Amino acid sequence: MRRGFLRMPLSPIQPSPVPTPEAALAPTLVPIPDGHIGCCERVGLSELLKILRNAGESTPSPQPVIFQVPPKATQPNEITTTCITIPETREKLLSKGPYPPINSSEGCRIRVVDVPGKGKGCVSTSVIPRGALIIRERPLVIAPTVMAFPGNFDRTVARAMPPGARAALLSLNNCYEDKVIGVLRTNNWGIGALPGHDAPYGGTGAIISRINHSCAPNALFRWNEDMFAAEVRALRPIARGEEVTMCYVPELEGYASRQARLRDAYGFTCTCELCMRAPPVRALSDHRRSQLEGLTAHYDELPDGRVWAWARDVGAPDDALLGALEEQAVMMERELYVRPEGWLTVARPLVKIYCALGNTVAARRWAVCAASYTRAATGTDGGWEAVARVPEQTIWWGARAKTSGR
Ligand SMILES: C[S@@+](CC[C@H](N)C(=O)[O-])C[C@H]1O[C@@H](n2cnc3c(N)ncnc32)[C@H](O)[C@@H]1O
Repeated sequence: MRRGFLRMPLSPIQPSPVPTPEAALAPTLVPIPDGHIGCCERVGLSELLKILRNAGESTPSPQPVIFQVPPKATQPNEITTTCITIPETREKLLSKGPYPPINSSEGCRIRVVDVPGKGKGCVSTSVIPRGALIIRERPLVIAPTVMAFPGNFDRTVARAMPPGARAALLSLNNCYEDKVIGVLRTNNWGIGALPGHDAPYGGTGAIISRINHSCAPNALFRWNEDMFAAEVRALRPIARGEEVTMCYVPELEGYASRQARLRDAYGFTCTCELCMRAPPVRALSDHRRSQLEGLTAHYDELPDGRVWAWARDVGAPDDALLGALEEQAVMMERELYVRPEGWLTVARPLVKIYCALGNTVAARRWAVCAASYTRAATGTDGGWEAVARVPEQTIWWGARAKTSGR
């Protein structure tokens, strides 16, 4: 089995010295992060680019405007993004810059290859730890996924694009009839709303859009608004030469529903590890996934009040809260589940519980887990690495021992 952080070695974070009584007298408390990771938008591909060609189908949208961000390339071969938005957003995006030039080959850890049965795809060029950046790329195009566009839109966009970017865009896979719109529908990743336009947008990139689907993916897409760039980060350790995949559909849905979405929107049948399980195992998997759907909803997490109540309750067994959480972790492992928000609903309370029990090794292991998933989703560790270095300096440390007088 490739996965399994429960058994994985501890990260290279250096162990802290055993706290001395002096340190205990003047502790600097390390906060346990509780902020949510927000940006983890489910991949936009499946709900994508419902570009309404017939204006007036719903509330009329403002006339689209087409422009480049940044307005001019400052470096050779620099990609500028052809943006299709509304006028208000154009003003906001252009006044927010200048954005740094993005060189997608800088730090890039994948290359595009032919993958049997899938067209092109991306394989890793090195070992990639969970949370690490795999590629940062400025999109060729960003466009709203729901907007009324005029009938000649394909030609208008193609003409507005710099020739190199247009050629790169038109070389991408296309499961639809329209030239440009078809490519966008096949290759877009959800980037969320843009300033001034509260509508879902999608971005298409020359390399990122070559990443194939898996229902048990190893990478996650995120939009870096400050850099005006798309990023892909590892959701689990990726071996050199392994195919990098992202999930195009809501991955906790059952097998039949995932396959139907992929067939309808992208015209292929998924043969990932999860989908190739024998039918009875798949049925069990569907059942587990629907349970996980409920358990991993955002913030549906063991409340601090319950953890404190347990910590203070001399009569409660030490492992009273551990069983359900560790069971959930095992279920997520079995299901090859890698959504950061789901793992954080388990990791966060486990760090607190193990801190309360004074178990440095386990508290660190879960804090490292939380750090890497937070990095995968947001680009930073969110404060978890500090917890992993010195769990003894969190407010939860030893809470249980203090209660029972041990
Ligand atoms: C975003 S593109 C991915 C890159 C594409 N393979 C290419 O050659 O450019 C999406 C298309 O890739 C193919 N694809 C993606 N994931 C696949 C998979 N797991 N199995 C088979 N085909 C897949 C499908 O044709 C799909 O419409």
